[in-house]
Amino acid sequence: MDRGLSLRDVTISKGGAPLLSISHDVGSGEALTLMGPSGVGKSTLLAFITGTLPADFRAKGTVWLDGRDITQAPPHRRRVGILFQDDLLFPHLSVGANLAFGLKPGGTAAERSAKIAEALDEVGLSGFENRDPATLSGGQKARVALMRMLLSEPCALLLDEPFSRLDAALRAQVREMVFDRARARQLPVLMVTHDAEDAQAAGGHVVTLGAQTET
Ligand SMILES: Nc1ncnc2c1ncn2[C@@H]1O[C@H](COP(=O)(O)OP(=O)(O)OP(=O)(O)O)[C@@H](O)[C@H]1O
Repeated sequence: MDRGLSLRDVTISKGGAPLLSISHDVGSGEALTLMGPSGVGKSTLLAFITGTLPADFRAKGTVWLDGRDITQAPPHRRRVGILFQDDLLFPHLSVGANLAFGLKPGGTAAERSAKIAEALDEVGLSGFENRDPATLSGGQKARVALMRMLLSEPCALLLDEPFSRLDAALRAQVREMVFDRARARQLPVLMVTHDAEDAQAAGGHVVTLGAQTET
């Protein structure tokens, strides 16, 4: 597969004991949902993909992204974006300065400001550059966190239970926005969740780790 994310014969063990095995392709604009009991290794798999596997673990197999084998690449070269449930904005920085953290280096100050303005506009927050994150609603904060991640121009999006702290109404709204933006960029999405509605909203395949079943 040239485009998208591909996990090939990935096995992860901890202290010599096998934790998980998976082989799966997630094409551009497609989604794969990982479910399964707590402790089965879902977040650990995401850490392997981002290149941040803790030292206690050993992994075999390869990760391909848009035709590149990124298994040995340093984390900042992988072009994998990740959103966590506790993805907080830096409280001491304005919304615009938070977004600037996502931007790749380079470009003039005017170009960087234009990219930030465009990102805010994309999620209905035009003119929010100078706002203090403490004055934003939960949904607005989630939008800024999403755009901070997307400004780094990732080639794949990983989601580690990013909606689980939001109440039901907000959860549906933020979830829709995340999948919408990912589809607009034709990104492959790999989501970890315990929530059946999240899985349904993502569409695509569901892999239940630890249960050897796939739907
Ligand atoms: N940094 C770490 N160092 C050592 N062991 C860890 C580390 N992080 C997690 N573990 C252990 O590795 C195993 C897999 O954890 P992981 O967080 O990947 O599971 P999970 O399936 O994502 O669970 P949950 O659904 O509860 O988030 C667990 O036994 C956990 O205790």
